[in-house]
Amino acid sequence: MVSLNPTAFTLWVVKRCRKHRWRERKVTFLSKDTSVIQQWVDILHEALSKPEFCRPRNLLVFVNPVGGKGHATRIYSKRVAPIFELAGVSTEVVTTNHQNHARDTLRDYDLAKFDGIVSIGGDGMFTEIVHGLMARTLADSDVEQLTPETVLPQPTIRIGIIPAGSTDTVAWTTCGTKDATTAAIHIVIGDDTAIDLGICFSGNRFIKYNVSMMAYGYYGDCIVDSEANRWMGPKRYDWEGFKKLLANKSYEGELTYLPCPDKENHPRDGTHCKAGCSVCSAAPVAEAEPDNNPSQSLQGWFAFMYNKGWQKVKGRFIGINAFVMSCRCRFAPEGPAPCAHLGDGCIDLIVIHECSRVDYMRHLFRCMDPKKDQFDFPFIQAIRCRDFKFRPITDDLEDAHDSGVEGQQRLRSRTSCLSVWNCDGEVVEEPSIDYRIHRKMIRLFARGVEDEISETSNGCLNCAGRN
Ligand SMILES: Nc1ncnc2c1ncn2[C@@H]1O[C@H](COP(=O)(O)OP(=O)(O)OP(=O)(O)O)[C@@H](O)[C@H]1O
Repeated sequence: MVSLNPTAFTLWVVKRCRKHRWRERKVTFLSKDTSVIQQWVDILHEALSKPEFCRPRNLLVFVNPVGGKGHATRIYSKRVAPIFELAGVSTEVVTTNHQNHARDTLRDYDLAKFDGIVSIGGDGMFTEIVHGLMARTLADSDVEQLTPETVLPQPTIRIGIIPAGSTDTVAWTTCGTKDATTAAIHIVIGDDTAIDLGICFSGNRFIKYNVSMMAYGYYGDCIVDSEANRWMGPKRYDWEGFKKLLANKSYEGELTYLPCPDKENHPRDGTHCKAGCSVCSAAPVAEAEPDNNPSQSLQGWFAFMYNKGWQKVKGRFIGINAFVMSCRCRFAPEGPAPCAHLGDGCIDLIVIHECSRVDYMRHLFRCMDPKKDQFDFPFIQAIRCRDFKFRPITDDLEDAHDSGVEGQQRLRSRTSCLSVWNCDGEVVEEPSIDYRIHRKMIRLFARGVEDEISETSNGCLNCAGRN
């Protein structure tokens, strides 16, 4: 709100538009009676400063100048900074100059003065910030080593994502659009939603956090070679995807998973995670009662319950794809896992068994069409689960476990039995992993995808309710 003179003031409002976009609009109020103007200005000031809006006042902004097409700096100065200024948000801007700059900065930066962190870049940049923030939160909570048994402390600070990368799947899936102005508006109005966080271990050793997709086989092979073609920009994924489709490689392995206890919700149930999603806001579903009590101690009971329901799939796979969220992208407008939820504490595990390249291509084409069921093939298993483990089956299995990252690279180059994991667009060399999901760990300045407003709607602000 800006007071222009004693007889006028201007109010900036936000308005929902089509395709999940939001825009700011200017409304100027005039009155000959100066006391009326003053009264309005006072009342509005008071309303805007109410704590229940949870609006950020100070933000730490990381700009990745090399992400995507290299437009992040311009996107920030032209489309985001003006909105922050209008909303009275002050910022401290760090332009990253090397990989892991943001992650390392967060480890010991004074975060107490900030209400949020903003990532201007792609999914890689956002994941880097998640890694930095989690490392900081663990250090602040005196957790020295992260193991599968660690009770994870939740970071309180929210993260805002301004999409300026190649894929931007997290921004797309949490706001419904890759529009930078919309993302900036969600930040300044203080939207708040929490998403699940996956953690990937090799035995007891922590490897990486995971926020969107963890994939072995096809998507793993794509990411290994696409990094070498970064000069192609986002098109590098199309090129590698095409090459790997022609190669049609499959990998032998054993997948063990802990199914989601809620049998009502599954990857083909047709429900899409929307703003105010009832699945994500429901309390976690309790495990079934044990048939017999194996131990008198509580710890023994939990261990029994945890180990009880594991199920196994063994075979040759084109891909094993674990989706923490639906992962909307330009290839799949509803995402390759359209029914996955942001905050239900489960992942959608899509297991693609060995099949012909034509069949696999049919599956990929169906992902592009939201009206078709991309999982309706005999070679696809779609499972909603919590945790999973994967072990490759190779003659050099011992090496695959023990030889470290470099050894595994060497092993992979001499055998065609191993792929890598694609963890949010980063390569994880260890083929044997143990994966755990933690519910609603990361808070974002977002509200989830809203229902599309109709062509005739005037985008009424009252109807565009908050969560
Ligand atoms: N100045 C820099 N020079 C080199 N790399 C950087 C720099 N700043 C950040 N990075 C790294 O660049 C990587 C990719 O960035 P980002 O995710 O923004 O773009 P992208 O990979 O094109 O998009 P997406 O992840 O959505 O596909 C990140 O992992 C980040 O660590």
